[in-house]
Amino acid sequence: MFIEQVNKRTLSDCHLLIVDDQASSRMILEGLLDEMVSCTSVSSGAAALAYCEENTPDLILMDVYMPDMDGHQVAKALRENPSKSDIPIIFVTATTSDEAQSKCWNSGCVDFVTKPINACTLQNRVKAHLNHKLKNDLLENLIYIDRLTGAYNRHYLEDYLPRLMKDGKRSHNPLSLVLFDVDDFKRFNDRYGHMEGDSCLWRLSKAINDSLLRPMDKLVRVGGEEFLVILPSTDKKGAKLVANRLLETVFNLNIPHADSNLARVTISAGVATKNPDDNKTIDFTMLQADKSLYAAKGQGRNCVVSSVEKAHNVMEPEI
Ligand SMILES: Nc1nc2c(ncn2[C@@H]2O[C@H](COP(=O)(O)OP(=O)(O)OP(=O)(O)O)[C@@H](O)[C@H]2O)c(=O)[nH]1
Repeated sequence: MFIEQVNKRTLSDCHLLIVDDQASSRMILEGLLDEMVSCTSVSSGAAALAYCEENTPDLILMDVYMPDMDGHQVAKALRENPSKSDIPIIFVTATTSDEAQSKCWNSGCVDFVTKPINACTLQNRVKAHLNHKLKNDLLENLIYIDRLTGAYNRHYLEDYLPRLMKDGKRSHNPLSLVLFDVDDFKRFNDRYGHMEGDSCLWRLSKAINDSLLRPMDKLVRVGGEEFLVILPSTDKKGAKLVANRLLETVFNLNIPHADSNLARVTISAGVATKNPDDNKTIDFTMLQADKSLYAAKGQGRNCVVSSVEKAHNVMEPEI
């Protein structure tokens, strides 16, 4: 998420997901909260998970007892998903026994409210948790977002990658990396000045961020004019498609660069994929992407090279 978006958010920009199998309860909850926050209601655990695949609500207010999939199961599924595990959940429950309360806390909820609902308590609890979330988002933003480009920074990479690796192993999905670098950027700075260079990096990373289609795909500035795009659940073929799209996006920005071959700013990219069955570390995949990027530069820039592994782990570019 870009810096400005997070810094300006207030309570009314927050999004609450209400999960309850009973239409009357959904109506009551929504009626009590929709003046404070924008609400979406769904009627089952499965619908809640489907909603969270595409969206990331700021808070979930969820009934514990629902047919098919109860609130605890939904909470567990969300906790196992690295990009959804931080969504705070408030349970709504009619059972207040010690055991039921422990179960709620053990499922990782941040709070619970009891039925019958007390309107004032519900509104204040929701408000308190959303305010907490807004502050947390701001703090995360300061820690994880590169100030110049709005992309994620290295701290984010260090925290996010291990979580992704764990998830990839569990879900048996490949993970692809696209490492890219602005072509002839030293010459750009030399001709147009450092301020123009900064502005070029900002425009480029905004355009690339906008061109990433899946919420799990992340753009990270790894240093200087070098960036990494992390593509979970994406095989090599898909990653090559994305990498080519990134090149096209930057090419179409048409930022003048008189001292480059194509007279405009371009990027080169190296692609590498870690398959769930291989025993290679993510550092090895990163090294493959780096070597592929180096090969792309050698091939004249503005191109994508993806790695193939040969015997003895010798990496050679696949054209
Ligand atoms: N304006 C600006 N320039 C930066 C920033 N970070 C790195 N650079 C510059 O990016 C340039 C990178 O130069 P090189 O590593 O030689 O690479 P290049 O000129 O892009 O050449 P190739 O990568 O081989 O195409 C250096 O001049 C850095 O000073 C930044 O935040 N802002």
